[in-house]
Amino acid sequence: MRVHQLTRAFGRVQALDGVEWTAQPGQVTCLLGPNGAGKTTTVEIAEGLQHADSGTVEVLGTDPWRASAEHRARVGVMLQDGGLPQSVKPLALLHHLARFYAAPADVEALVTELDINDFAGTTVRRLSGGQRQRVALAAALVGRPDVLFLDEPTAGLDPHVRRTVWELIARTAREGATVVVTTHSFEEAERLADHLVIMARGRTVAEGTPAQVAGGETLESAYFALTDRRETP
Ligand SMILES: Nc1ncnc2c1ncn2[C@@H]1O[C@H](COP(=O)(O)OP(=O)(O)OP(=O)(O)O)[C@@H](O)[C@H]1O
Repeated sequence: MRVHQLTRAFGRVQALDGVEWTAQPGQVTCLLGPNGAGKTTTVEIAEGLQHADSGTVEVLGTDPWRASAEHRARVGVMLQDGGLPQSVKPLALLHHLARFYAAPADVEALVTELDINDFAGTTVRRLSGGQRQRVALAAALVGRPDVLFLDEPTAGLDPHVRRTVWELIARTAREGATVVVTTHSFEEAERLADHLVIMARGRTVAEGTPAQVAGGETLESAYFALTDRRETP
């Protein structure tokens, strides 16, 4: 996927001001940046959920805003708030979603790997935040997507589950998917990213391998140097 010179304004707020980055198949691309940097707006444009004022976005060779159902079936999305229906049970939901795809993932294997079994029959409304997140991740993976967008996939997860989720994300990329992970965690970016993009104030301020972006510093100090609000006019 590639975004090129994207702009998007909401009234007087210039959310995107010429954003430019790429994400390759077989790699995890991590997107870091302060609150309000424009990460969610960029990703929602790439998902086809909103459109840019100007610039181009290409996902699997297609403009996602005009994409067909076939294109959308190749894209997996995990939203920050889960976006799950509240009154269904996880196992039934995942089996239901699997029926929309010609070659879905093995639901039982996903449920076991993400340790969903203990609450597979509890309605979503009654699940803890972390349990809901695991179901949302399974729902994003069930169609075996070629492109996978994950918004803070491990925020609030306990360390065991977080490790499992990292392994699952890395494996999904190794199997050939283009994986884009939005995060505020340096640890997550360092563990996961093959490719790293830092956004600030609606622009891309760094892009490359984690080592290139860090430039001999820690990722944390490079991030603060690149995004420091005190340098903003
Ligand atoms: N629908 C909207 N209406 C008005 N302003 C919006 C809308 N969506 C986003 N914005 C504004 O655009 C800017 C970028 O927001 P965005 O959600 O893309 O940031 P973000 O980098 O994802 O932040 P966070 O880390 O907090 O999730 C912010 O100033 C936000 O207030």
